[in-house]
Amino acid sequence: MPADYSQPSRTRIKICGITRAEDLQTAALLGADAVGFVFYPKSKRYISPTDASKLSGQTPAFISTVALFVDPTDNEVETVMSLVAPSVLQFHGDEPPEQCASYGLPYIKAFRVGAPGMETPEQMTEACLAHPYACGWLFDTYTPAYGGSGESFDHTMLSSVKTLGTRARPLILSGGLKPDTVANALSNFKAWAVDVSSGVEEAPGIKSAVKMRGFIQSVRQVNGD
Ligand SMILES: O=C(O)c1ccccc1NCC(=O)[C@H](O)[C@H](O)COP(=O)(O)O
Repeated sequence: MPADYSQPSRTRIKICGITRAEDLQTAALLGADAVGFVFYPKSKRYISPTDASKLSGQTPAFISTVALFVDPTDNEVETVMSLVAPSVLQFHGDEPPEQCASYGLPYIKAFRVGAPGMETPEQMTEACLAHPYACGWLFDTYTPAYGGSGESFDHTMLSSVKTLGTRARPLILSGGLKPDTVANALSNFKAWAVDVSSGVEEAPGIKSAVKMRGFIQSVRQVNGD
């Protein structure tokens, strides 16, 4: 029976673009629910499957590991799956639903708000409903970089998606979130989870413990826990 995930009692937090063991450990100790590894070779946060396998092997229980791709080949995804054993796949390109669902792992579909075909709230809804089997719909900003831009988008573009009720998959807010902006964003848009990269960094791929703490505390204050 479909559930309505629009009012979670606790917002999940994913810290994306992890490249160093110390950042993974700090994120876990501070209370992150998930960490992301970027397997898009053009990303400033790219990590090789071999290096990511060392980090995923050190990830404590009950922290999800998420493998990010942009229009990957099957071989690229399968290599990551065999070496890294991620909990979840996340697709940021134009991957069709059949491809995303073909690997036998839960997947998150990232939508680049404002991209061609996603320029109105109604078009956003249509794009999302093409992925009814995703375990989450993630909303990011449309930029040439495909993700990790640190730029936010107009959240009113999700007004139609928010009305889907039980037809919606868990909604993940992303794109330019920062320790000092995430609380306001969540008060206007109740999300299942938030996903952040640039907003908790010293430099691309190098996370800041201070910013991660500030970000996680801000989210938890919105939840009241
Ligand atoms: O981080 C990247 O470089 C990246 C490249 C290509 C696809 C996705 C990528 N990152 C995804 C994320 O880090 C987040 O899901 C999201 O884009 C938020 O990033 P930010 O605006 O920097 O918080």
